[in-house]
Amino acid sequence: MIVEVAGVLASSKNVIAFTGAGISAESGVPTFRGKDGLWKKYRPEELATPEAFARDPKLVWEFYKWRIRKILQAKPNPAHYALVELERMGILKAVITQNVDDLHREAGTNNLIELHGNIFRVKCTSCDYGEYLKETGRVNEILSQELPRCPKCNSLLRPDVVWFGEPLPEGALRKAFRLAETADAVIVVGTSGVVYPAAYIPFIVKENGGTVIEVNVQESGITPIADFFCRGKAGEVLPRIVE
Ligand SMILES: CC(C)NC(=O)[C@H](Cc1c[nH]c2ccccc12)NC(=O)[C@H](CCCC/N=C(/NCCC(=O)O)S[C@H]1O[C@H](COP(=O)(O)OP(=O)(O)OC[C@H]2O[C@@H](n3cnc4c(N)ncnc43)[C@H](O)[C@@H]2O)[C@@H](O)[C@H]1O)NC(=O)OCc1ccccc1
Ligand SMILES: [Zn+2]
Repeated sequence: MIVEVAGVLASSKNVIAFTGAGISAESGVPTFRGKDGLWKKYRPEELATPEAFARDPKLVWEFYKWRIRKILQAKPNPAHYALVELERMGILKAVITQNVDDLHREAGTNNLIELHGNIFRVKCTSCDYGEYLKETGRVNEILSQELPRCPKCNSLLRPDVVWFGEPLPEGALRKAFRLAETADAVIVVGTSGVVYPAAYIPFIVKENGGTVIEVNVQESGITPIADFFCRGKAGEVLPRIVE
């Protein structure tokens, strides 16, 4: 299987990757649906909504600060670096991710499309203010505030991520769909493939005659259309595909 997949990639000119929480599991970042996905009995879907934030912004901020602290302890793993290597080799054209953990960027991926935002970015709930906390060096300042406020208009700041019921960033979604329409292969890594419209990506590649390669420790919503299903941990399987 691994040799065949490596062969497909070597003979492909236009490969993309589509990743989910599973690629960061070996970095110690909790997945959503895994047994470690729960936070204080809440399922992420319950807190990652505009309604939850309107109802109890303190609770939702506590949830995101908990994840930010977890992610700050995490380092990219060999799966993230294998995708960087494939991009360096000129085989991988882009990484399309559902993850907000910034680990693809940390690993060195250049062409990264974040469909669901980034947990290290915040934006104002009323004016157009927004910042990337790693750039402004205010991660700890935000972590120390119970309810972070906008430096421009003092309204509430919120994590710049896409909540359930909210539209994805139009530019990112259009770019991702266009890449999927022209890709001759997609490497699907560590996603349950149940959150839309992101989960359409592998199906668009398939509909346009591309090859679907999946890496997951178990079957997912994508497996039925996978031409190659590599069962295993991303941090162990991807480096073997690249070497
Ligand atoms: C739950 C689902 C049914 N609901 C949706 O999809 C909804 C509703 C919906 C829309 N269209 C539909 C069509 C059909 C059905 C439902 C819908 N979608 C939305 O609400 C979207 C927004 C969806 C985005 C929500 N935000 C996230 N994240 C950011 C926030 C945050 O992070 O806090 S989604 C979030 O959950 C998802 C989690 O999935 P995965 O990443 O796959 O993680 P999971 O834990 O599920 O699975 C991990 C996998 O890894 C594997 N694994 C584990 N360890 C390893 C390992 N070591 N190696 C390899 N694999 C591994 C496991 O086996 C497993 O398979 C990710 O997308 C993640 O980003 N918005 C919208 O539709 O807006 C409309 C609209 C349009 C115009 C105008 C107004 C409104
Ligand atoms: Zn503001």
